[in-house]
Amino acid sequence: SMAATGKRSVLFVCLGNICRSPMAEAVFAHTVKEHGYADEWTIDSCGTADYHIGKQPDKRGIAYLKSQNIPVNHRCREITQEDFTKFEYIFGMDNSNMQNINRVKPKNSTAKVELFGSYDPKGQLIIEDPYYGGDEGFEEVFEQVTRCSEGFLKKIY
Ligand SMILES: N#Cc1ccccc1-c1cc(NCCCN2CCCCC2)c2ccccc2n1
Repeated sequence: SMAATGKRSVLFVCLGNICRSPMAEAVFAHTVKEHGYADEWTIDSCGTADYHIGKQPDKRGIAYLKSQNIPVNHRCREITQEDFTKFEYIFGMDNSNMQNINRVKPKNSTAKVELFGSYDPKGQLIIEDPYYGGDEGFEEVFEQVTRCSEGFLKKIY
């Protein structure tokens, strides 16, 4: 979770908030910094499940981000109904996340709730859960969230 300074805000969501969404948060934060937009953004991530509340991200994801010189600093948390009026964008990784997000979404939600993969210039819509796989799954998530971060910024700036 990043400093709450921004007039723009994005919340990345996956199942357990230890693999995909913390990687998306870290890569997006790095990307906005590279573009000089860092002070405009509030960036965070969460899960739809409560399996790992308070824990650090998966060590395979941390290791891959480190190899790419991308800082990551997050503790797992579960999505709340307040998130839907706090964040302008709420991005899920796969269709199961989207179903679970929409189950929690309150009537007064103002957030734009979308698949992050919809911003991938290569059209890879779904960012699969790497939990049961190997290191190559985390590299694939990294490549997808990097493309989606660039694609999203290109669309809104
Ligand atoms: N569920 C599923 C699933 C389905 C397909 C692919 C991956 C997963 C999968 C499974 C996980 N933990 C194992 C089951 C946890 N227990 C489930 C029953 C309640 C007590 C907890 C994950 C944990 C963290 C991040 C991603 C995870 N993803």
